[in-house]
Amino acid sequence: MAASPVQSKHEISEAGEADLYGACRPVKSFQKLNQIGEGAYGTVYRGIDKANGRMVALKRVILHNEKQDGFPLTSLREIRTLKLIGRHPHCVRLEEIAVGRKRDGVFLVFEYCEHDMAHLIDHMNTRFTSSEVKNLLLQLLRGVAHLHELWIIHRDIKMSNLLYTNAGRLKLADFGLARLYGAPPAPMTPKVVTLWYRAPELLLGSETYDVSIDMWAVGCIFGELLEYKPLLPGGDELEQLKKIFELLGSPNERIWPGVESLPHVASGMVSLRPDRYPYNTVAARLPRLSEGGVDLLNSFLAYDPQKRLNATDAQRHAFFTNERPLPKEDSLMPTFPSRHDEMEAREKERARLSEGQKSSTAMLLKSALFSSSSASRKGLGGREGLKTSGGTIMPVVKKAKHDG
Ligand SMILES: Nc1ncnc2c1ncn2[C@@H]1O[C@H](COP(=O)(O)OP(=O)(O)OP(=O)(O)O)[C@@H](O)[C@H]1O
Repeated sequence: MAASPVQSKHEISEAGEADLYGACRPVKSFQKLNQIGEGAYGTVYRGIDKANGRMVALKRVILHNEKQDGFPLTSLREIRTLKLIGRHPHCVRLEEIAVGRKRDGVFLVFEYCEHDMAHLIDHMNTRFTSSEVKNLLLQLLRGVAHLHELWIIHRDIKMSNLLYTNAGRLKLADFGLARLYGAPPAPMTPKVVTLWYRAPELLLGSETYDVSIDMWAVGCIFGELLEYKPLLPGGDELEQLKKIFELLGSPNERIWPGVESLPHVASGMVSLRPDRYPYNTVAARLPRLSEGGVDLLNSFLAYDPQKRLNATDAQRHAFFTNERPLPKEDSLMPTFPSRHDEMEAREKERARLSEGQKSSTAMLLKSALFSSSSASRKGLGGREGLKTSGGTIMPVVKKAKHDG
């Protein structure tokens, strides 16, 4: 029952609050720590569940235009998709929804993951070994296969939407663009997926696509895990297509029946330029990748969506099953110190210094932090320029020997 309008705010007891919020706990059940992410659809904080001391990630839902639109459709979609996905080791789990006193205080409470892969590969000081790359790719494929079995297309697979835990688990995150699809597929907007990971059928204006757009993005992630820089970093849609053509050769009706009827080709907006890009250059671009690896990458990057490898079959590819080194076991994957601890320490330190408490301990800590952020310039860096939000990341536990 709703609280009486004459009852003052202060008279509402903790028990009464539970009724007010329905099944959702109030957000003050969590101790908010530092901000750990900022996306188009919300700010993400690290927090502790006061009931059990567990670390969580709290994603605040942004209400851009609440009077007109009510609760944002993207967040509703995200919640619905997360509920459908349920519990899976390679998809980040929505634990609950927490609410604040104001109408805009709605938080999605997720299991906490220490890293996102984009930041990790930009700042780690030793590269993942071949067997670790195989493991990461397999973990990603398991998560993607789970989605696709549920008829869910993620539509925004990219490095920063892959989280990595200190148990060595890779998890797919950010289901704000995810959609359920049917057969035959209904028209959907082609303006999905971050440009560098966007499949050619989307770039050519197709509105009928399916889960194979996620598999293209998986191919781009595979390339990025090997090269430590984006495989196809186009600046706009036309440059993106050019980069694809340079890597794979131009598409044509023989290898991709129907390509000439796609909207942007049919309208003359895009020319397929068969004589300009005649060859597939994947093996030349990645000279250290084995034959099996080149075959797998080309299967993810098949032009024709119908010929693109799916996430279940990909896990049985010879690259994983026959070719040495075999994928590293999950339990042996490396772990890294959480940069969020360092961010929190830095925030606390800044607050302490601004209060004028310049004790000798503070000075020591400050110099330690400066030396670690300058170390990042010496690390592998590169992918996102010289971002210095964290220092070079060293593995915490390397349980197995370097295996090449
Ligand atoms: N469960 C989590 N654990 C730890 N960090 C997280 C978690 N969820 C999100 N983050 C961090 O917050 C960032 C933004 O989160 P998310 O992608 O869900 O937000 P978004 O608003 O949908 O972002 P985008 O603009 O990429 O669509 C992630 O890249 C990651 O660094």
